[in-house]
Amino acid sequence: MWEADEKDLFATPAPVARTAGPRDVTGELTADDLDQDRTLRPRTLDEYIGQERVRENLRVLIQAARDRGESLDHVIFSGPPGLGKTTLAGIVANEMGAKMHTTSGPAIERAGDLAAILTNLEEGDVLFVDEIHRLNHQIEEILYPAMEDFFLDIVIGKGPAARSIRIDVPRFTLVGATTRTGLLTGPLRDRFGISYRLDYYTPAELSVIVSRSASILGVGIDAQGAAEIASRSRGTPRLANRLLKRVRDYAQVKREGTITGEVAAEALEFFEIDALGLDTMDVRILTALCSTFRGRPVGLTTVASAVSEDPATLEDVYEPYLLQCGLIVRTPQGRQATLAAFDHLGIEPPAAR
Ligand SMILES: Nc1ncnc2c1ncn2[C@@H]1O[C@H](COP(=O)(O)OP(=O)(O)OP(=O)(O)O)[C@@H](O)[C@H]1O
Ligand SMILES: [Mg+2]
Repeated sequence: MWEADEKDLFATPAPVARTAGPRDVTGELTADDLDQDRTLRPRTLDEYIGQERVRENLRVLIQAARDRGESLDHVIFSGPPGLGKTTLAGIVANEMGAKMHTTSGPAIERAGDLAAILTNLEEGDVLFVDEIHRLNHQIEEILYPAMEDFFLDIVIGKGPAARSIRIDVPRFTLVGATTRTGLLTGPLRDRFGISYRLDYYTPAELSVIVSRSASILGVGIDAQGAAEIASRSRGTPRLANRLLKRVRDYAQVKREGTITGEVAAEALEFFEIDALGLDTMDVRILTALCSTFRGRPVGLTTVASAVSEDPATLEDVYEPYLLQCGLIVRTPQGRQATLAAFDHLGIEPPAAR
């Protein structure tokens, strides 16, 4: 094993390849993303591309519930940002022929907020709770009986005068989404009858998504053009759609308008999109592992503090893609950059490796 001396360890990291905006996976959604959601988001299981197992499973469960005239069991979707959790929630409601109400963990601050939401539901409605891992624990406890037995126990008043009243709520389907499965409490997780983890999409699936989006946007694209964009989309449909829009702009101004493989490659080069579609944070993580830690295995919290990110986010949001690309490995001693990572960053690996 190669040994770093102190000065290497704390040396200034090698300059990081400049990264452009469209790559960022987390961060605030842009107006463009919201527009993307409105126009490009699939509405039915048939339109939804990839995640075969989830799709086929849901198809059966939805049909069974519909045939019995019942509401669907509570569902939770987990996985990194931009893979289609919100999209699937909408599809579940649509395929059930149900009305969807949308809220999010941090938006429900008080017991009364939750009571108001639940008592306004109608039989069979879908309640979508985004970022459900951010629900506070007090609210979570009120939610349990509502999910299980469809009633709420609400305490009214304070001190000796306090009394608890029980309110029935209509049978509804809770659809939860979270990027952070690790943060979901056991009791909450157990109350979802149906649970799916979404995976990164293959380049072939992303190519289909890009072609579909292009046809909705009325943009000409050939198979090579779609494949080029797909390969730099970090396995993520949201990024694929963002890149498609940037490439469309480039093609419109600098070329004839149709996106061929050559035009796409040129455009992605122009916008300095990393060949693997890596995000700014992905590159920082790799740079820390390759440069600061010189390829040695490092614990999760150490990597996290080196890049000023929360360890759980690192583990849930960034690490899965880097692992999938073979840029890092998890060893019993910690996270370690592979030779492919050094190669990708253009950093000379330590001689002893
Ligand atoms: N399977 C798919 N087929 C086609 N387009 C998809 C698919 N999944 C997602 N998309 C597109 O990607 C965009 C992002 O998806 P979505 O908003 O559902 O992700 P998310 O998992 O909810 O992300 P976040 O964790 O940030 O909330 C959508 O606007 C949609 O157009
Ligand atoms: Mg979402």
